[in-house]
Amino acid sequence: MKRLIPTLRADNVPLELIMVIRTILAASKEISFRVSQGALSGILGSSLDENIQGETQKKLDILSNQLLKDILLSSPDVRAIASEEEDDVVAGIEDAPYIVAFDPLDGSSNIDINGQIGTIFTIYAARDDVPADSPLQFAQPGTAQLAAGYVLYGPSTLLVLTTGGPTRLYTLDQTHGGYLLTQDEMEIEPDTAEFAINMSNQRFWNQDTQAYINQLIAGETGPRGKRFNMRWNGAMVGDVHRVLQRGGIFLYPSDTKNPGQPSKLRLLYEANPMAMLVENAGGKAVTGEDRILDIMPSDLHQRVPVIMGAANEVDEFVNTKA
Ligand SMILES: O=P(O)(O)OC[C@H]1O[C@](O)(COP(=O)(O)O)[C@@H](O)[C@@H]1O
Ligand SMILES: [Mg+2]
Ligand SMILES: [Mg+2]
Repeated sequence: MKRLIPTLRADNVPLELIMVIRTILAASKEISFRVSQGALSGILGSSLDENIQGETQKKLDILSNQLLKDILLSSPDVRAIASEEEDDVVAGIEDAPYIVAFDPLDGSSNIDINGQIGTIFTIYAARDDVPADSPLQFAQPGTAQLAAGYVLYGPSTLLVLTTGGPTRLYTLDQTHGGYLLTQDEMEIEPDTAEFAINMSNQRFWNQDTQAYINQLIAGETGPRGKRFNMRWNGAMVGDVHRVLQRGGIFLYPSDTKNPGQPSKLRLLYEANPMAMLVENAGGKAVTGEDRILDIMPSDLHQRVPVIMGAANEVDEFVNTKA
């Protein structure tokens, strides 16, 4: 089985970029080990802290963030980082070529139930026209991502990665500690009969979203004329991974549940990397109005509606009106 680094070399990925990816993955292996040890490694439960978004941080949110932050800031190739768990951009090495954004631990509510969790990351070229610690470093649309990926800490630890070409799947071989290529190209079929959405938000969706989901639930008795299945993991990494493996559509649309926060998922370190992975596997990723990758970020922790997966199903969502 092919190893990660030779695969990236064969894909003509620049050496410094490979080094940054390796650095992120070194932290992921440590997180994977701690996750597999569960209560034995003291990672379960909440901390007493809140992040800038007002969310109580879990112990594993803080630990994962610290591991990634420390290792990335000691890399000679990283000029700045942005994280879900950091209020502001943190400067690294002046003149280094790359900037990295990450969600150190996605699916925090799954930590204590031994459910799927993951790390999401994205790498851009650093901007020379703004200081290293400026939030404007990350004012780049998702189309400018040089690499995007996630590590899923499930029954196996998996890496799903694109460097602009195909979305590839690697499995962490715990016996020697390396990621091995286990699926050369992930591909999302354009049609599907499976959707993922948090149904408890139904009454807070707009009329068009309600109309679309009602059609899916009506199955063969409704206008779609076929039966749909539903899954909800509670961790975007797990839900999008399922879509990449066996198809489907994943939705976290806007809602009025919390008037100050019309969307849940963050553009920079959740929506954009996942959108790149999904598009490079033949799927689509939109907010409902715009292609996610075309959005120019206005804030580090900006939130956007997310609808991604099977191309024809994403089109159905966009075209369904109440
Ligand atoms: O609790 P809900 O509304 O089902 O939301 C689940 C969503 O929230 C998230 O857990 C947010 O990510 P974090 O755990 O990184 O805050 C997504 O992974 C997931 O899709
Ligand atoms: Mg997240
Ligand atoms: Mg998180």
